[in-house]
Amino acid sequence: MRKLRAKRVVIKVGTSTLVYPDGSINLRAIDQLAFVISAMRHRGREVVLVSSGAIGVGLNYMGLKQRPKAIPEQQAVAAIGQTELISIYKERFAVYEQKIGQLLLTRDIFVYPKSHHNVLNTFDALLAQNIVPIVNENDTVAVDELDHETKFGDNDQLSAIVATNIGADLLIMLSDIDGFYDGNPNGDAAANLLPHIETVTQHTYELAGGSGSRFGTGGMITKLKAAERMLKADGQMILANGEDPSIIFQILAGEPVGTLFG
Ligand SMILES: Nc1ncnc2c1ncn2[C@@H]1O[C@H](COP(=O)(O)OP(=O)(O)O)[C@@H](O)[C@H]1O
Ligand SMILES: N[C@@H](CCC(=O)OP(=O)(O)O)C(=O)O
Repeated sequence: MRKLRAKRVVIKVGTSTLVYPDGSINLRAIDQLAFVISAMRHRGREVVLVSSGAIGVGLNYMGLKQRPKAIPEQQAVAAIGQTELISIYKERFAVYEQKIGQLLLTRDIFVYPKSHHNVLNTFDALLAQNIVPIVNENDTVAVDELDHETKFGDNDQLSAIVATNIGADLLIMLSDIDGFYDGNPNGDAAANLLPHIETVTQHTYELAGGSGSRFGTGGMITKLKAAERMLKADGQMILANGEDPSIIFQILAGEPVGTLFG
């Protein structure tokens, strides 16, 4: 059994968990997430959800099969999809009588002392009122200028930035894969799951590949960067399969599922 500290927990859920490969929305996963998080709140844990899916849900809403190439069009899809995504969350959480709040952040928000202060105050006030903050990157302003043809948003790192700044003990990163493997399982059938990684090294990065899904952006490299950030702040991260989000109950019970970093 694993020993975890998990009083304040950040859960990051990727597009691959929320949207089926054919582009339709996985309402079952969203409902399960709402159930698990509401149950965690009732047991006295403080939970923040970092959810991707604005673009994936927006594509579905607009009947588009592919992500548009131009950045402004992607931003428009994200703006449309985010309203739909948060409406679905609001509806599903309401079933469990759990209120939510929406925070759209950029990764640099904690660099500016005044913004940093305001954002932390908002988290504290929401958590003190038993409200679940749901965070996504503010896709309208978040384009990475240095590499903006290919890179758009990175909730893996945003989730770790949020977790370390609000002093979370644990980051649970849900994706479409059972954990971190010693090779990209999407192409390498012989790759093995690594249950425990104590430190992220150059060698770990060499085992990581890009995204496996059509709508996801980060792949494993951004997840490793997130893990590194958690470890530096003395936190822990678990990467696990979000296909059935009730896996979070197993994680919190210390069962050896997914990959533990830390
Ligand atoms: N070493 C590795 N271990 C596990 N998955 C890997 C590895 N390298 C690359 N991947 C790929 O990363 C994918 C998960 O990243 P991504 O598609 O961005 O998911 P999400 O939408 O959940 O953020 C996996 O489906 C897998 O194809
Ligand atoms: N902010 C973007 C997602 C960016 C992102 O990190 O996506 P993912 O790799 O699925 O976690 C969106 O909501 O579509």
